[in-house]
Amino acid sequence: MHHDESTPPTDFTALAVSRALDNVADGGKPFACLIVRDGEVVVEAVNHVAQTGDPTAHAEIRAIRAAAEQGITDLGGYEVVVTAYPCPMCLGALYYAQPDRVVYAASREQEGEHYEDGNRLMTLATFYDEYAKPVEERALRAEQGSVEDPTAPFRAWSARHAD
Ligand SMILES: Nc1nc2[nH]cnc2c(=O)[nH]1
Repeated sequence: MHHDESTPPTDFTALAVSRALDNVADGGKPFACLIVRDGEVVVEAVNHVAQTGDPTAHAEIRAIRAAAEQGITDLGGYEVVVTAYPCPMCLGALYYAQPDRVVYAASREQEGEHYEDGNRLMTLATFYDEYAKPVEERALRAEQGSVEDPTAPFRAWSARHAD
């Protein structure tokens, strides 16, 4: 495992696991996320899917949103510490937020030995594979609608932002 000596990831990883355990004790799912800068936790969040019914209320998404509410809209200079390697939704959100590094406690494989989310379209094991498939082969059915000018919004945006 590679990490900077100045910011050993193990301490915060243990904290993320501890927060996830607290969430399970509160009736929640076993996930927590910390956003760390210069050795300090600036944001923390736990999964609230069970508490709210919002299927997107994963720990990482909630942490990124809480950061934005504090004015932190780009995670450059920050580390994200999580209970388990992010799911594809949260990984996508992290690519948008652009932290310096993600540190995770459990791998997807370790998580999958003990936990399954319960979803009609995918399992923990198949979710990443979905993205590598052509659109028409994915479990989530998608069809292109017929509209005369589907690229109009993008051309309008480009015209507005051209210099
Ligand atoms: N890493 C992570 N994986 C999940 N799978 C389901 N919910 C979550 C979450 O909040 N975090």
